[in-house]
Amino acid sequence: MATYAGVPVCIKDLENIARASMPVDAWGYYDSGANSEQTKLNNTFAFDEYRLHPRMLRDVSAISTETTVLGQRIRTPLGVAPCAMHKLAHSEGELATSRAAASHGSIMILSTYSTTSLERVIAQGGGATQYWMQLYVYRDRAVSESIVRRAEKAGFKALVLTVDAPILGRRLVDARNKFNPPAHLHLENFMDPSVVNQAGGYVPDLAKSTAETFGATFGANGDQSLSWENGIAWLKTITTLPIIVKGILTKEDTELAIQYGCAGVIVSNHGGRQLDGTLASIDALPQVVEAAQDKIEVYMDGGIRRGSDIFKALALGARAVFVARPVLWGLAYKGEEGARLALELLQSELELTMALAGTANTGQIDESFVYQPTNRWVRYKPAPAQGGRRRRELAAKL
Ligand SMILES: Cc1cc2nc3c(=O)[nH]c(=O)nc-3n(C[C@H](O)[C@H](O)[C@H](O)COP(=O)(O)O)c2cc1C
Ligand SMILES: CC(C)CC(=O)C(=O)O
Repeated sequence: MATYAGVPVCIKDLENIARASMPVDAWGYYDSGANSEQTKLNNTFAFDEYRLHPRMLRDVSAISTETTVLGQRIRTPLGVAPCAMHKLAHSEGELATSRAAASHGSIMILSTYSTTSLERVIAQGGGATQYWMQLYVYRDRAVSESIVRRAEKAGFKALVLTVDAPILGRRLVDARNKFNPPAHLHLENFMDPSVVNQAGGYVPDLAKSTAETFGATFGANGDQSLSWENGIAWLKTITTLPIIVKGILTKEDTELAIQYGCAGVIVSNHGGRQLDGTLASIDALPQVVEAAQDKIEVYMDGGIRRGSDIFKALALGARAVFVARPVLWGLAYKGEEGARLALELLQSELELTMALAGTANTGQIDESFVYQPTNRWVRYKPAPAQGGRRRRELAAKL
């Protein structure tokens, strides 16, 4: 652990500690965006374009961040986004994250490329929170199906299909560092005999991978011909778990997600690690919310570093948000305790923002609380936010 003169009191502090303490190439892998990193940077900066529009003299003596997701009540709209290889940050990896998420009441989305098996990760939660399983669909559908079956059996509540990565984005930092995960780590979800495809080499074996093959293996295993029909429609034939599509940035794809019976979408650009130059997630959110028309749930991730960022996302219609790098930085700082700290810092900042903005519960947060000076659309063209109406209904119940 890095020497750090002081107690980390915000996510930026955790970032600085992680940067100073992690091996350069592992830090690079976590931190990097694709190409010029425009999207990665924009994800965080774009939040600054939205200003808060607070209300005064409202009873904020009891703040509740409760909401519902997929019909289940949850303590907080802040969850953990799927990230590969938590053990690059800490030896306890996903087990530590899982304990932190469960004790915080946060949904955890587990990456298929976790360094701990899905069964071991969910076992840490003690039923305290929801786990969702992130998937890629492989050329050999049997490989994907076996992961779905295991996730169902283990008690995962939803499947999160990542659709923005038919091929791995080009991360220049990783190329410069010749990043290759350490050979002692294992992608444990692929160690179960049920997912081993002897013929196709679908088992990314980190012990055998090299800087040259790591990204290529991902591409070789994935199905670049994946479509709504052969991906989502197929998935629906093999499972009854709700399907959430991760990596949506447009109204057109939101409409397709509705048409194909998805339960929700995650507005995301993969933390700027895939296609560089896209809209920031927060900028894409309003059009997705508008297209969703309350028919499916809308979540978002990308660039959230402060509680006020969460507040803005909720105001623009997100039902819940997910963070990736902040949790990894917390893990690098102090394992489970550090991951929990990352969630707690964001949570307490969200609660503070809610109180100062005059909102006692998430049901009261709607589009009237954000103002975009450079684009008055958000404030003056009444946003179609599902957030607004749904939350007012929820507020009435809380
Ligand atoms: C190190 C790292 C690994 C990631 N691995 C995955 C993954 O395995 N599957 C996936 O769908 N998204 C993955 N993501 C993307 C995140 O789920 C998420 O979309 C994005 O990072 C959120 O932005 P943030 O890091 O600014 O919070 C990864 C992101 C990072 C930083
Ligand atoms: C192993 C990778 C496919 C994980 C990922 O999605 C990422 O690094 O962004």
